Amino acid sequence: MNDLILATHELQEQFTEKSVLNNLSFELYRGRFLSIVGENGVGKTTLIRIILGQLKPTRGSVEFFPNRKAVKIGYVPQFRNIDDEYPLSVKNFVALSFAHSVVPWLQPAERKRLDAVLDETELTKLQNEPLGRASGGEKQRAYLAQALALAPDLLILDESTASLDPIAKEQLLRLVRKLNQQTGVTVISVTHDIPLAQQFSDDYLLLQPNGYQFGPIKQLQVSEYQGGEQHV
Ligand SMILES: Nc1ncnc2c1ncn2[C@@H]1O[C@H](COP(=O)(O)OP(=O)(O)OP(=O)(O)O)[C@@H](O)[C@H]1O
Repeated sequence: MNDLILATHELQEQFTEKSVLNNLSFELYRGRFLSIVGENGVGKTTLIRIILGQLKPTRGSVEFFPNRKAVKIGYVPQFRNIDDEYPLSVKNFVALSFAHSVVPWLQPAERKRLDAVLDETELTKLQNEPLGRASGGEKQRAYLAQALALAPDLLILDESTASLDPIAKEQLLRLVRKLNQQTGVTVISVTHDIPLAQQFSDDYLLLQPNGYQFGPIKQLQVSEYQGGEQHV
């Protein structure tokens, strides 16, 4: 697969106190798994907000191929614990992505897609359990299933493994990589976890205070990464 899904052209975001992104230009091909890394405050979330259309860049642009409307985006947020008493089952939580939202009212095609996505995210056995009682890794898989329910072309993980235990982190990224390879969904993953990025990505984008680097993940020099605090 050799076609582009998006390209950024000389992006710059000027906040009152500081400017980030440093005329950022990179191209992302369909089916690739891109990890965005860099120390705290370097502009990773700002870039994601620009890609999502929530923030207008001060300079430059993001181009989608063939156009923005044709690229469906799924978003997996950073893990936040869900209360033990949260009333929805895993299945009903995932089904919130559909217009009809509660399982008995799903259209047959939605019901079929729900079953498929529960299977893809290894939640079939847990589907009738209350989400509040699930483990951190299972809850995060439910967010992943929600993001996948509408069959996105581009899946964005925004520090989605932060706060999970090391085994759940690896399981989640392994699963995302498997889906990326099986279905061809393009992935952008913002992470502070360099070893996991190296294990599962094709490309990297390292944002730095005064520049950036973009390339195949095997070219990422760990010494150039200043590190960043894990969000806990
Ligand atoms: N709306 C805003 N107004 C002013 N400054 C902002 C705004 N949004 C972000 N910033 C600043 O811009 C810089 C980049 O923020 P951003 O959240 O993109 O960094 P990040 O790389 O995602 O950091 P982290 O790894 O800590 O999540 C930070 O210094 C932040 O304080």
